[in-house]
Amino acid sequence: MALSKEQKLTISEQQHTASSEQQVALDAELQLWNHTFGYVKSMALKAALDLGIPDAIHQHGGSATIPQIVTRITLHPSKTPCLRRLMRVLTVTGVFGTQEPHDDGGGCDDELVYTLTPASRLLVGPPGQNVSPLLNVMLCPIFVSSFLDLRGWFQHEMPDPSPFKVTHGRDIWELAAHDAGFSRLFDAGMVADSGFIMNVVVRECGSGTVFQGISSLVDVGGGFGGATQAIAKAFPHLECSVLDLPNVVAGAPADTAVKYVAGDMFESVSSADAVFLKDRRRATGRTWRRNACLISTS
Ligand SMILES: C[S@@+](CC[C@H](N)C(=O)[O-])C[C@H]1O[C@@H](n2cnc3c(N)ncnc32)[C@H](O)[C@@H]1O
Repeated sequence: MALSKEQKLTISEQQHTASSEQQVALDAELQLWNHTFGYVKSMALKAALDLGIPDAIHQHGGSATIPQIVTRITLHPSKTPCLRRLMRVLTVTGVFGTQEPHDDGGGCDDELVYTLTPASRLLVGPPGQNVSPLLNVMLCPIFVSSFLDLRGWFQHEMPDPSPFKVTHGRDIWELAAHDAGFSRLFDAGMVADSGFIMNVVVRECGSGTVFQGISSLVDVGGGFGGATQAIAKAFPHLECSVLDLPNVVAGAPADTAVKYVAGDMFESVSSADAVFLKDRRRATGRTWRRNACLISTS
């Protein structure tokens, strides 16, 4: 039976409506998949750090193929194809870059060349420019597992313990006091983060008035003093001290210009012209923002 022109138009409109509805549903499903599998990005980065892939590329001059990478990391040969897939996740997300295969004189090599990007250069730099110790803390099972039962946390009445304490029965500081391995990992992460960010702060504030007019400063909850050491180095006239819990101070470096004081900030804070507080973090929109403040005590 032949269709009239009007009938044909109606069918084509219906198909169009149906296909755009299907497209909306497919896009919506894709969005949910992106959220659901978002953790794969974090775990791929963790795998790269654990396997030492950024270092392998760095040691190879900043760019390397898969066969060149596998000579520098510990990997079962049967897993080489899986490494290509891992590298694909990490290049799509910008951790590594790629260069087209090149001819090295013996004919065209079809191996993709992986390169360091501004992000992965921060994983191979010297102390002060290397943030991997912080990522190692944030990606460790102890931290990640705190996010696995947020429903349980939401069901506690306020004020309630943090998700970390609900999961582990202790807050971060209590756990660090009882678990030397976690304590080392955590303190190293804080030192790396402070070293990195304080270099920026000191460069930004170095010529300004922020540290002028004060002769002593106490960094409250200052950990191993990564931030304070950067300040002491840039402003040698400042007498700098760090106040932290006894178990942290016990492991602090002895050979620095910074004085370490063991104590509880909620009981007393040693006197100084200024109190420095760093590392209260909060999420604002898409970015994590660091807060540091300097409070004049005069
Ligand atoms: C997130 S870390 C920040 C470390 C350092 N400010 C930095 O930016 O690298 C918080 C620090 O506060 C310390 N802390 C926690 N409770 C404390 C308390 N009651 N008195 C003194 N220090 C405390 C912890 O031991 C830890 O070193």
